[in-house]
Amino acid sequence: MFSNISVVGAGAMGTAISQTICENTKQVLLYAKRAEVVNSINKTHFNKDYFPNIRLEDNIIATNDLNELKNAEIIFLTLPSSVIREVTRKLKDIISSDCILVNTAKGIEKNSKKRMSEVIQEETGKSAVVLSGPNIAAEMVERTFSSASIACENKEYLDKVEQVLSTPKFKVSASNDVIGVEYCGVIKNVIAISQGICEGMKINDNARFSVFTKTFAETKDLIEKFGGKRDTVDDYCGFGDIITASTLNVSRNHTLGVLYGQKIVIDEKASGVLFEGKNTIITLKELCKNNNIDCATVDFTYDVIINGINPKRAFEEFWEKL
Ligand SMILES: NC(=O)C1=CN([C@@H]2O[C@H](COP(=O)(O)OP(=O)(O)OC[C@H]3O[C@@H](n4cnc5c(N)ncnc54)[C@H](OP(=O)(O)O)[C@@H]3O)[C@@H](O)[C@H]2O)C=CC1
Ligand SMILES: O=C(CO)COP(=O)(O)O
Repeated sequence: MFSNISVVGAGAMGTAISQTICENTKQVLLYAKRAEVVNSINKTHFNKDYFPNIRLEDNIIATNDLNELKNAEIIFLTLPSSVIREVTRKLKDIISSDCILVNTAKGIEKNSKKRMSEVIQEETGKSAVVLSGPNIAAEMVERTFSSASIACENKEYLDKVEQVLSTPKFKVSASNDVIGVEYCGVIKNVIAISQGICEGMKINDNARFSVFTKTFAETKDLIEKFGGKRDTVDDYCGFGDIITASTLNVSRNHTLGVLYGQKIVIDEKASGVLFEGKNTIITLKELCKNNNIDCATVDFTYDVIINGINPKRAFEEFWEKL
């Protein structure tokens, strides 16, 4: 049993992870940026902005003072990838040398093209544990069955994070393939968008799942070329998460793809919804180009979302490459 585990970012994933780990620790200290979220959780046990109908467990307490995390044994970072650098820079001077950082963000830094564990290493000098899997937050927050892959170069960190996450309902697969687990989460968002486009444009199901087959094979190639292991794609972070986000409308990235497939334009920024995959498309396209990698799924998604090419025309080109 742990005593003091923290979670930074009180959105969908932060609330869901808190509900998962609270079984294995005396207290979860959940950091929220906004005071009203802290008040809502501490006074009512509801995070009303994200899950107004779910009463959180009693040992989840919120704070908006990062300094209160100074005694944390483990900190889960449940933030958009765009703010991981800024937040870990602040945390560096607060946390103890033994504190373990766990990243759950499924993104890549836009300009540097660095993975989140690389960003965290640069800012704190620590080897982060990375977590990725079929983790629809709206399900996890209800403490239903779920799973995740975790990876870290530091075996002691990996074991501790496995202990805090493992419950009768939450399965953990531990690995040493940090690059593979991280890239699975990153690529999966782009795949979810690509499958959403197919669904939105109402391509027939045989066609959609034929290209999905190609996409799955390409994911293995990409992971290997980026330095990860092909087999990691068979794990929860790969197959599990790719299927989940590609076929369910609850995935925000999938929904974004459906809208583009239907040629419906939304103001993504104004919506306030986090679409991690949108920036990733541009980054992955550049990474493929820089490494002489051909990836039909990335090209298709880039053509529709970034170049604004008609989805039917883009699909025909995708089909040609099968
Ligand atoms: N939702 C899901 O099912 C899953 C999400 N993930 C990944 O987790 C990451 C977070 O996603 P998710 O929780 O869904 O996103 P949300 O938009 O639901 O939550 C993000 C949270 O981060 C907070 N935040 C933003 N900027 C800062 C900052 N500078 N300092 C402190 N807090 C900040 C937001 O605060 P505020 O409320 O004030 O805006 C919000 O509470 C993403 O990378 C996503 O891919 C992974 C698995 C599942
Ligand atoms: O990563 C997720 C589930 O595992 C959530 O996906 P979205 O960010 O597309 O909603």
